[in-house]
Amino acid sequence: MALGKRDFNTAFKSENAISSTSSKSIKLKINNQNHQKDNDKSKVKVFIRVRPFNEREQSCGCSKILNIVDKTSLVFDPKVSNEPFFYQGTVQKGRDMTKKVNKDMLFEFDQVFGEDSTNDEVYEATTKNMVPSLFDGYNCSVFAYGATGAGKTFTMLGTQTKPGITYLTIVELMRQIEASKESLNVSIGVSYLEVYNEVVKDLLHPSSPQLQLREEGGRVVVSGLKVEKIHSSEQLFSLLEEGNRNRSQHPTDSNAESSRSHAVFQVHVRMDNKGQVKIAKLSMIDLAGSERGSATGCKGTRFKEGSNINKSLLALGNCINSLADGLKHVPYRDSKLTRILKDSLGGNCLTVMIANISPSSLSFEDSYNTLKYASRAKCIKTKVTKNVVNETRSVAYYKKQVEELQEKISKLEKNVLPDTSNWDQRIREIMEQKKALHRDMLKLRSQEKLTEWRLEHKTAAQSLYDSAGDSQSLSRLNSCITQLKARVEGIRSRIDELKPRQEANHELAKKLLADIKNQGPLSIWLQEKVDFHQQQINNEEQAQCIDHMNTILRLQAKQEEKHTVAIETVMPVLNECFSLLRGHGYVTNDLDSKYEEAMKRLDGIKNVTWCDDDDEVPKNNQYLRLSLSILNPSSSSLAMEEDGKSSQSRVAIKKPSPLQPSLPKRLNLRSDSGSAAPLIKSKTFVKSKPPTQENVTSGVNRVKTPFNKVTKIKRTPLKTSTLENTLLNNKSAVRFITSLPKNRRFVFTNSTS
Ligand SMILES: Nc1ncnc2c1ncn2[C@@H]1O[C@H](COP(=O)(O)OP(=O)(O)OP(=O)(O)O)[C@@H](O)[C@H]1O
Repeated sequence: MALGKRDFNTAFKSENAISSTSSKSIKLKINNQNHQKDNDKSKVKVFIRVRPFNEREQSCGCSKILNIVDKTSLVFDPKVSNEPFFYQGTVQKGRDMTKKVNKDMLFEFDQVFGEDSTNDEVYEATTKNMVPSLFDGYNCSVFAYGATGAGKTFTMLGTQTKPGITYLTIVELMRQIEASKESLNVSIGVSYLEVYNEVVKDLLHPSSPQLQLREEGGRVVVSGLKVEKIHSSEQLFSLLEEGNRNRSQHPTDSNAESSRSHAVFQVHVRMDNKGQVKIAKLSMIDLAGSERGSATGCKGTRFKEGSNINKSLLALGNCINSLADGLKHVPYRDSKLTRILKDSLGGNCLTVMIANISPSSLSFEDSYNTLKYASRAKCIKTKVTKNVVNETRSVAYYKKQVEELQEKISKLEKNVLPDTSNWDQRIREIMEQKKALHRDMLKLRSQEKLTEWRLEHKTAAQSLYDSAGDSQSLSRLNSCITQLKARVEGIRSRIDELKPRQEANHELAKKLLADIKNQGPLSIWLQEKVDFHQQQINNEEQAQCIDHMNTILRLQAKQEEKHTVAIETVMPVLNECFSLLRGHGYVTNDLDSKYEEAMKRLDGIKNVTWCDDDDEVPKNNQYLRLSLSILNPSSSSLAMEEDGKSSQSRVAIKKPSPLQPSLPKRLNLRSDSGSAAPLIKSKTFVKSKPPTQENVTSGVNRVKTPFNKVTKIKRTPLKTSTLENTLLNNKSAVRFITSLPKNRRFVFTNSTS
């Protein structure tokens, strides 16, 4: 689609153009020599460059359509004076006054460069000042606009002998980087793209697929555009040249080397000054030239190119108008070019526009449009801020730091405290199994002992019934004994079944402890976990043992009571019978001596028999047998050794874990029958009553034999020392004490070994 004059007139309003010769003419003095930063707003700086007449224009004898008044202003289409007008020594033809009235419009810009200006001069006035701004962290843009053949590429790129402002700016940039390399760590990268027929291409990677634009936080990002890191100015120039070679260029009637695309060359600069980072971008844009199809004589592909160029430039004009009017909505999305230039025009950027025009009447419309367009652009204000990233304050910086530190911590944790969840599970499984098996075993052992105890009593009663000749009771007793024996067998077989399972668990626990030992610093931690479970097992065992002993003592007390009642009932009857027999003279000498002996025995029962008076400890001491703790010593954390000869018993208390109460490391319980410590006899004949928990745990009360009276003995000489208290307060030790032979006196000694 070719655009005509009307289209451009719509795009660029002419309010800013003022008649130069009218007495009413006013010169707009816009002081924007430098980027005016008022409230962070910066006006777009606009420069006009007039190129010399080219051969074609000269040969056709075209007239000059503008006069440069001074450094900043020009008059477009000035009134023709009657005096002949000379150009390069030749009298120029005057305009046909009958056809058109001269516009005679004064335009004012930041600077106007005449036909004789050089690229150096343009650079000095336009982009040279951008370099320090870049170093301050401001984004900068320079773009060249103009009709085809107006001199845009000449201004931006120049020739071998007359390098353009892009080269000159880069040279200055590299020079300043070199100068500040002591204090600044600068890294630069470049990208180069073109928009050709609304397709965005990476000029440094021409084989890569077309690039897509996307919005990111209000900014337009060219997705997939590669930024090449630059280490030298040579590398930078070679990339620029390479990109230029890849640019779409085709000859038109107006320009033998016409650029048919909009080219955007960007230099990305990152400056690091001891943690304070500035990031800035210099964009150098060589736009394709607007053209009139009729003027350029384009057809086919060239015509399509021209249409797209005009379309995008029209969109650019609309954006500039909206921006100049301060409108909220700016139609950036109308073309890819305007989307790419969004940042340069209305974003955070110091922008310079160089409008190139031809002085020839042949390009009258184009030059007029360009001037109007440039004039509107002067009103645009961009919002500029320094792209300073204070890394000590940046949220993103801290976020990254936190992420990195978290990663480090998790790595360190893995080294110092590796994931112990597997260990936890293994320890728990083994120790819980141990606990359950131990609990079952103690239960069975308790049942076994109690049943054995009952069996013992029933067997003892057998001879009594036998001698009494009570065959009926004897047969009932025998069947009860048979049942009890069967029950004991049943319990024992269950114990036998449990044993292999306990052994298997024991092996697992052994392996676990061995594995834990090899875990270096972790082993202490894991061992504590095992100890914690072991402590639970010990506690449970102690509770079970106390329950068991209470049951035994209750049963014994019941038994004793029965016997006491029996003796108390029989004694008066026996005395009476014997008196009657003696009265009737039936008592023989033998019977009399037997009766005397029986009476003596009964008297003996009334007296207390001292434990210490017994020389020998009964081998099958009932308490020792019935105690659960010594029946299954290996299952407990308390290991007990017995030394029969020296009558020394030792309880070694396992080294306490941090979770266990503090106890003396080892306590020796020594049977000391020969010591002078006297015991006070209690002559009171007390009625038996069930022992209390206190009685049991204090180890004071002693039940002697099943046929004796319950006799209370106070062990007063054994004053409770601190050590003793410690021992007595410990349930494990109490359990041990209650299981000791009843006829030995024990002295507690502390051993550090
Ligand atoms: N200021 C100048 N001094 C001398 N020669 C110039 C000047 N400006 C442009 N020319 C010459 O005019 C011709 C066209 O210029 P140029 O290619 O830069 O135009 P353009 O605006 O880039 O055109 P297009 O949009 O078609 O690419 C070139 O031969 C160039 O050398």
